[in-house]
Amino acid sequence: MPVNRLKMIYQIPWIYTPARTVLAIWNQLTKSQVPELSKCSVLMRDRSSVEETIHAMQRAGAGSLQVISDFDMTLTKFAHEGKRVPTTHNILDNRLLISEDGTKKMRELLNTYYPIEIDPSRSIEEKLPLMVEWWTKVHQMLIQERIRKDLLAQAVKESKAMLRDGYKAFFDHLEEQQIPLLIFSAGVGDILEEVIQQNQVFHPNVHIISNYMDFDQTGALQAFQGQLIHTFNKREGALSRAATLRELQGRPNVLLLGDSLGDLTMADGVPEQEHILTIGFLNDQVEERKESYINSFDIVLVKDETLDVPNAILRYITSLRDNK
Ligand SMILES: Nc1ccn([C@@H]2O[C@H](COP(=O)(O)O)[C@@H](O)[C@H]2O)c(=O)n1
Repeated sequence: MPVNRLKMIYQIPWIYTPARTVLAIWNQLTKSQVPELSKCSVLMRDRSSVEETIHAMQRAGAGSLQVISDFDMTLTKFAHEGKRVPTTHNILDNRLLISEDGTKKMRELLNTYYPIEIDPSRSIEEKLPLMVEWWTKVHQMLIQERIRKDLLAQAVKESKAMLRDGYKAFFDHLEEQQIPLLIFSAGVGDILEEVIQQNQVFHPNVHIISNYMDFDQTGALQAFQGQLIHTFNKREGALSRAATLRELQGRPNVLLLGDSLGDLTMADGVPEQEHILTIGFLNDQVEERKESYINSFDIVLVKDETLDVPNAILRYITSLRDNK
């Protein structure tokens, strides 16, 4: 080949640029298109793998995607103005629904078991029976209190329940793009539904797996329905319940949101998974848990009370037209 032609070819950057540099240029692309990933609250073990997954999900389009999310402290805030936001269980701690004794018992149980739930020095195997103990004791107490179905909506109205900033864009965008959202919660399903209903985002694409109450003919709580769901047994529910949801079939790409390592199993029922991107909200005991979160989730959001990052990723994934 004449030297001049050879020179010309070498002047075309894609021909001589090493693969690593090409990848870096490619990744820069995502950086400018998803600038939220550069927020200082965002931690990633492997930025380029995250960006490759986001690109692959974008190429596959909205029609291949489903979103699976935990609820308490993931779609809801952990804290607001320095105060803890109540979980769905804690919303029931209202004199409308339970006695002073019930309140006392519920708070004692929370103070005993919540530190165990988030203790990084204990294994999940060690925590499992203790979580069953916590949920069982609270549910028994709630049944004894004969909670009334007709007062649940009022209790939610009176509570300080709060979805994360950006929740409306999150729910509305998923509905517009016809992407199913599976909310997989170890909280109380009836309360969860009421929270999203009162915030006007309970759209038809939302599916919920949670602990639902069972009321007698007089409208008083008599039991909880089905298999108990707690923080660390979501895999069982994913395999037996999520896997059978018709609306989730044929969507091999998953955006998963959670705040606990137990949430990582929520997508285990998705058949023929292709790409999965996991986002973990690290709300509490940040320094103690940072390492395990970075090693387990693809993206970790530290003390971020917004849905800005998931929203930006979703916008990017769904930005290619005619790709549903
Ligand atoms: N009595 C209880 C039991 C559990 N919690 C918290 O609720 C969370 C479970 O709900 P997800 O939507 O996150 O699955 C869990 O993390 C417990 O901390 C509670 O507050 N009271």
